[in-house]
Amino acid sequence: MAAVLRRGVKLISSGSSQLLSGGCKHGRTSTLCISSSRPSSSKINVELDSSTGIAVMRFQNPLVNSLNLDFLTEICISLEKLELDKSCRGVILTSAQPKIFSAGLDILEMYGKNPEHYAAFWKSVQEIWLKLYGYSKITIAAINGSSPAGGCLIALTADYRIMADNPRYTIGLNETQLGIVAPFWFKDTMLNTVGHRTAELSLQFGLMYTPSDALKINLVDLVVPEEQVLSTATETMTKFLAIPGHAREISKSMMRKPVVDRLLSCRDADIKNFVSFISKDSIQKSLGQYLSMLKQKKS
Ligand SMILES: CCCCCCCCCCC/C=C/C(=O)SCCNC(=O)CCNC(=O)[C@H](O)C(C)(C)COP(=O)(O)OP(=O)(O)OC[C@H]1O[C@@H](n2cnc3c(N)ncnc32)[C@H](O)[C@@H]1OP(=O)(O)O
Repeated sequence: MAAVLRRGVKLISSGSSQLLSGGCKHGRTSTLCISSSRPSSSKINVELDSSTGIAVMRFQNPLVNSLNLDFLTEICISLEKLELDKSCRGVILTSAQPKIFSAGLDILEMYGKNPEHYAAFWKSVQEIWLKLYGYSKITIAAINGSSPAGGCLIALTADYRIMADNPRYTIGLNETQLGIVAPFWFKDTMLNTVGHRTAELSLQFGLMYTPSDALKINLVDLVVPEEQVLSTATETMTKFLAIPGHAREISKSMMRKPVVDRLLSCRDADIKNFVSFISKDSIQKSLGQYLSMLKQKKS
């Protein structure tokens, strides 16, 4: 559904969208997506400025934008709609939740569930990564809060990352801190951004970086005052848009295709691997302890 907000700006909400089969279209699979008209349940908000072609996608899944199956599906559907929309030239990813870009994968989707659930969840994680890492249009992450693990992965898929200059916000692939392991395609995305040695240390220690430290290792490209994150993202997008589109798109694909193809060649095996790993008693125990730690932190 679309409603006109102000001149040239469309508010697009995917509402309680439903996926009829598989996941979003990419590479060899395709999906038919439909939307119902219940915007109140929407976990994302998309504003497309038709005069500039820039869409701003805001994550709004309370409390902390944790990436559960429904949320991932909704993001994927909206990205697909924008990719097909000729009036859209680039997408800025940001958060509507205070202080958090995304808390990463929803741990509750990986804890105490059955193998079928784990498989469906992991498939949706693969879908969002394949969609974003292989996205033909320009993406910029406007990181206005903390961004651990899967949240960092979403940011890493963007063509450019701008982070708010607030030392309370951290970003990184902290999986080992939870007793779990970032899979090879998380690792490859990190490695392609920060280089081998930094990725190796970062992954083993599960390091989380402040904005200034993230800038030092090129995990983010720019750190700006919090109130300037979105305007800087828009300015940066304009610079990207000045480059001939087909040349930029081919260059992006050239850099990323080998990594995308690697997952595409073994999706089912990767799902099986995840289900077997996450179902282990020792891993479930680690996740349970981590969840308790998150709860205790409050009291
Ligand atoms: C051989 C190789 C095989 C490989 C196979 C694959 C293996 C598995 C790979 C899995 C990859 C996983 C990726 C992930 O993304 S895991 C998730 C990592 N995320 C985190 O560690 C973030 C944890 N959260 C926090 O640090 C903080 O909550 C945060 C900084 C995000 C916000 O802090 P704040 O103080 O503002 O808020 P609270 O901590 O009070 O949190 C509010 C409530 O939200 C709950 N919460 C937080 N994060 C999550 C989450 N990721 N999932 C689910 N729930 C989350 C938190 O518990 C609070 O809940 P309650 O209000 O109910 O207490």
